[in-house]
Amino acid sequence: MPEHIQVDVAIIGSGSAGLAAWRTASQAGKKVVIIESGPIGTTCARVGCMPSKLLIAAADSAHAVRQAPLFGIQSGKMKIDGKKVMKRLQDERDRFVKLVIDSIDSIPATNKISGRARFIDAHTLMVDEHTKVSANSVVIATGSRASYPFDWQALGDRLVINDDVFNWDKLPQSVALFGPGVIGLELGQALQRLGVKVWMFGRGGQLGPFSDEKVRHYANQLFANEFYLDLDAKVQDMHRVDEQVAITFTHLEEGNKNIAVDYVIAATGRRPNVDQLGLEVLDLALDDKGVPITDPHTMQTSIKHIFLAGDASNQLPLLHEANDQGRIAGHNAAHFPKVSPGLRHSALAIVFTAPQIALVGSTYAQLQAKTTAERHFNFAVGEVSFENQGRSRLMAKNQGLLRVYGEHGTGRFLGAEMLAPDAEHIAHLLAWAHQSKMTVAHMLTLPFYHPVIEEGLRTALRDLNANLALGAPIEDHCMECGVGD
Ligand SMILES: Cc1cc2nc3c(=O)[nH]c(=O)nc-3n(C[C@H](O)[C@H](O)[C@H](O)COP(=O)(O)OP(=O)(O)OC[C@H]3O[C@@H](n4cnc5c(N)ncnc54)[C@H](O)[C@@H]3O)c2cc1C
Ligand SMILES: NC(=O)c1ccc[n+]([C@@H]2O[C@H](COP(=O)([O-])OP(=O)(O)OC[C@H]3O[C@@H](n4cnc5c(N)ncnc54)[C@H](O)[C@@H]3O)[C@@H](O)[C@H]2O)c1
Repeated sequence: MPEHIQVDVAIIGSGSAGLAAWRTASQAGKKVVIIESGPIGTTCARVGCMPSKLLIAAADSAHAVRQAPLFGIQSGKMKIDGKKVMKRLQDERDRFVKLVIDSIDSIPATNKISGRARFIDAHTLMVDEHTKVSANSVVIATGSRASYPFDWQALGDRLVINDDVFNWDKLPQSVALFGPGVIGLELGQALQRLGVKVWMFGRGGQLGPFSDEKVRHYANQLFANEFYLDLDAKVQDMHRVDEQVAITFTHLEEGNKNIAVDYVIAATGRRPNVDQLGLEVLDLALDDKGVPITDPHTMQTSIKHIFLAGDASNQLPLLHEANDQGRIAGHNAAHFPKVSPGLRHSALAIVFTAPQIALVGSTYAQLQAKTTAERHFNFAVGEVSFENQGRSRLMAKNQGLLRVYGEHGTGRFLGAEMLAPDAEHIAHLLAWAHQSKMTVAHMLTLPFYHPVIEEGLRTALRDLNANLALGAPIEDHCMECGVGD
């Protein structure tokens, strides 16, 4: 007979969203239990944000050495010690994971259950076969997992996903990476810069998170200068030969080509972990991908006492979103049936390629759709190229294109897409302006130092302001603009 426990709130998953829900619901003084089936330590720390940025940090170092002669600095022949690269990555990653594990350890044992949870009815969960949990409300925070075509499994251990890459004990010589999305670009560029030969294959023309064709086109040309990149690859055959994978594909310039690589990396997207939760026993409204339809402000599903948070919600699979959603879901689960909307931030996504990629507020595609749907809505675009931007040029980081969007009539700043040097900082300024509902004219009254990369942002905003017909157009190399813009 399974043990039977009764709680106010049951949380499924102790990742970033689940832990945020745990903190909020416990602080409300409720009896909360958190259930975890996998290794603890969160996707972000174990196999996501942190190890990927550690790999990129190593790649940045290699790139800086390669670029040094441009500044008149010669060092000896560069050697990349793959074992040491991976050792530092794993040591630092383990440190981050330990911090998370320490915080999970501080949760009393009576509030934690180890095992896989599934619904047996709307108020009852079965954990493996050992514990039955009855709960007034439930938070589903089960994260997401890599998803790729089933038949690729025939490649055996030569097929890897991000989780496996971070456990390599040395770097391979070559990889074929499928999926030039966010994960693919970060991993692929870093590996190439660390001396791994990278072939990157995409589908349907997608690249990173871009919806603005002009920025996507620019980015495609730039990345394709660094590694082989085909956004709509024609792969005829892929099979294992000993410890390698043989691939036949149509090369963009050379026609049919055969290559052999050490690994195939699948970075072809992620799917929410909601398919093995027994949701079929519930009368829950699902979208066309089988994900419970969830109010983004309350995180409430169509069954009022069941909440969803983090990657499992398939809304914006990002760490800060998992935290926000977990906090809101935990609060509402604890106070159910009193449910209130929580604070959602302006959309902000950053990809740590070089140059970095960032999206803020509404995307170009969302604004185009709104223009079609709403008769009185229209928007203008401003842009800047970083190729001649002062600070970017003096640091030899002068590559990139930033496009900013503003609403006709009101002059409000609506969003941006960019491939830009230090986009992580530009994107934060823009996200703060977006959440503060600033107009472009107001943003232009704020200070800009000299010489900084943000002067490029000012140029784009001036261009946008002029295109909104709310200000004077910028002049080429105007005196007032200075050499920074
Ligand atoms: C390579 C990579 C790089 C990334 N880089 C960034 C970045 O730079 N910045 C950023 O913002 N985001 C990044 N992300 C995204 C970010 O990591 C995720 O959005 C975030 O970790 C999601 O947190 P979560 O709590 O929803 O899921 P998780 O942390 O995955 O937690 C879900 C937990 O639920 C458990 N679980 C699942 N099913 C059950 C069940 N039935 N019963 C019990 N437990 C269950 C799982 O074992 C897991 O521990 C990256 C992701 C990847 C893969
Ligand atoms: N820096 C960050 O914030 C960061 C980093 C990594 C991941 N993430 C999060 O993780 C999420 C998932 O990232 P992702 O890269 O897995 O997904 P993604 O949707 O960004 O990219 C998947 C890519 O794979 C391509 N693809 C699909 N099937 C294919 C096939 N058979 N062959 C070739 N290409 C194929 C798609 O066209 C797309 O370009 C992101 O949306 C993001 O929220 C964030």
